[in-house]
Amino acid sequence: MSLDADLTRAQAKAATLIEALPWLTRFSGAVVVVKYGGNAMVDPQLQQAFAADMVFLRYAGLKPVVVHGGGPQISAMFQRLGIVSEFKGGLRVTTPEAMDVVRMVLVGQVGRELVGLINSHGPYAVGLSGEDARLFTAVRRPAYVDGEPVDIGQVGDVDSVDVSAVTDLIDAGRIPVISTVAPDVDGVLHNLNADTAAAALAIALQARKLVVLTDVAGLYADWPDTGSLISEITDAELADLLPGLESGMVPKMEACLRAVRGGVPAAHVVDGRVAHSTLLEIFTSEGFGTMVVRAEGAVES
Ligand SMILES: Nc1ncnc2c1ncn2[C@@H]1O[C@H](COP(=O)(O)OP(=O)(O)O)[C@@H](O)[C@H]1O
Ligand SMILES: CC(=O)N[C@@H](CCC(=O)OP(=O)(O)O)C(=O)O
Repeated sequence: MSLDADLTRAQAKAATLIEALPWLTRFSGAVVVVKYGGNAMVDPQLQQAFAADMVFLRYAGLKPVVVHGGGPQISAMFQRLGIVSEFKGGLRVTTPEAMDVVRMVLVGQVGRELVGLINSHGPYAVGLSGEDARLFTAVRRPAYVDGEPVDIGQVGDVDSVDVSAVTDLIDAGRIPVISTVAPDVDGVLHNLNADTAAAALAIALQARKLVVLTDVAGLYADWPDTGSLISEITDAELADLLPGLESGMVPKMEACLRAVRGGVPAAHVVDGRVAHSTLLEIFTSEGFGTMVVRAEGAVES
């Protein structure tokens, strides 16, 4: 390679680093809640990239808090055990027998693996479930199919959040990794959709951002028309679009709406199939994926 070409490459690298400067300044000390899910959670290279991103955020002076999903892993375990699993309104119907499996997979498998990946960089990640130190208290969540209420069993919404265990870890320089099962006030364990739980936690922590990884480039106005990707949407526009959305996008976009209406300045849906998508969203001027903001406009995106 010529000297000129080497210099051009070096300058491009320096430009990428310096582009991050205003965002490093703006987000220094900010809590960012990241929902880890989709392909980023099953592809080994993407898993490694995600873990490195969380450690990078920590060293860049941000305070990352990870809430992980695990729907595909739960379904795979159900299949191995010969349990039939069904979704209604984007939520898993959760019998008491299914609840045991959900807890085993989320807390005992998916959470542990992510903690291990992050800790290959140093002693940063500590796993918690919604049961620990009363992090989440659940309340049974109603579900609707075609406007009719349906029974989906031990599926919970977040009734209250006690952030103290999470803030203790953040203050100690750790990266909390949270599995979304939680008891109700009577101690009955519930299965929380991870997007829903991430939004509730982002609000309770007064996070500066909620970043939700998924398997598409973002929210499409007219799914699956790939020309209809939305780069920015207000809460009011999203509320209008919600009734027309399908399957897993419903709890995801409801979560983003709830987060921004609950005081989180911006919620982002980013493509978890792209390595380092969280860093691209936070540290580049263009952003990445779909950003949800309040109608009156949030500047700190
Ligand atoms: N309007 C839409 N925009 C983007 N994706 C949509 C839309 N409607 C339905 N989808 C589907 O929803 C999926 C995301 O939901 P889900 O698979 O439950 O998410 P995850 O596993 O990432 O939590 C996308 O991969 C896509 O197939
Ligand atoms: C009630 C409900 O549906 N809970 C989810 C919990 C995991 C989750 O949300 O995982 P993803 O983010 O990977 O979809 C489930 O049982 O699949």
